[in-house]
Amino acid sequence: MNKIAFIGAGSMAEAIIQGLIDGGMYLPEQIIVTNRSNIERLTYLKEEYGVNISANKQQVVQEASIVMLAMKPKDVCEGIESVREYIGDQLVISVLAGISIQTIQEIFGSNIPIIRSMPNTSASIRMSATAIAASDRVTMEQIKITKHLFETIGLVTVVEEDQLDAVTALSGSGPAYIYYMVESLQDSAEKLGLEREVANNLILQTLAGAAEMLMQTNKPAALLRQEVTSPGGTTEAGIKTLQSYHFSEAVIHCVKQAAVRSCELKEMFRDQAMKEKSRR
Ligand SMILES: NC(=O)C1=CN([C@@H]2O[C@H](COP(=O)(O)OP(=O)(O)OC[C@H]3O[C@@H](n4cnc5c(N)ncnc54)[C@H](O)[C@@H]3O)[C@@H](O)[C@H]2O)C=CC1
Ligand SMILES: O=C(O)[C@@H]1CCC=N1
Repeated sequence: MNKIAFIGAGSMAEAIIQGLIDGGMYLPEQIIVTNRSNIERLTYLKEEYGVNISANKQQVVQEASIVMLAMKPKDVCEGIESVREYIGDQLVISVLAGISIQTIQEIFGSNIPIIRSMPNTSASIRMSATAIAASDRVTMEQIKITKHLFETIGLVTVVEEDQLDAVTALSGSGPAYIYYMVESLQDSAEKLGLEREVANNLILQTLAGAAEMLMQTNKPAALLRQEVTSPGGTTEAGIKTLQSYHFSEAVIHCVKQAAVRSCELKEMFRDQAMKEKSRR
């Protein structure tokens, strides 16, 4: 039976698992999950989604045709080291932010086919925006399989690896920026005396409506904004205030700093991987 293994059982692994099962790409029994040592977390995933769980890395990896690396970047050396010897012809897909294909290959100690991906947590409702980049050993068939996997949980686009820092900053971290904006809207609604539930319904429908307008009308964001903004009206007063607080610059700096951090992680862990390699 075609199986997928998850090395790492956190928020991102859970979101992908949920999306893959709901999308019918895998049955729960085709999914096997392991983590470092948190049995409680594995048990939760088993009870919630019916997936297989195991602390036995050999079993987890050898049963699978795809191995998904889903640990934190800081745990990448230890995580790969624990499965390295069991990897044969499985396709390895990484979701790790800032860890290059070359670094992953250095840790594996061989030029195995790797696909680096950057999904986001909306994978859980099959609405991820995912970008993937492949190493030169990856076959067209493996790219096709990976695209199909990520298409099951949302939209997927193939990019050059050097674009993944920007992608990570934009759409990998992106949901958090939107949630932060929603938190601020909730705070403002409370300050204006709106009931929490009433405000939440209005905020969420406004958010969903604005996203649908962008997607369905194909109008530029600036034009849609203009259509809301009556001269001398309320929106203009609000937007002018955002501008006085340098909203646009804040967002641009935010995404830039996230991309810088992705580059920093890449350099930090490349050095760690080289040390690991020379230690062997
Ligand atoms: N959370 C998000 O929105 C996104 C996260 N990512 C990437 O996904 C990866 C995981 O992120 P989260 O799920 O948020 O982290 P998390 O902290 O929720 O989960 C990490 C998991 O890795 C496991 N782990 C740690 N060391 C391990 C080892 N040696 N062997 C096996 N498993 C090990 C932990 O037990 C835990 O289950 C990160 O590399 C992150 O960059 C990518 C896109 C979005
Ligand atoms: O914050 C992080 O590093 C991860 C990568 C993208 C979203 N979460």
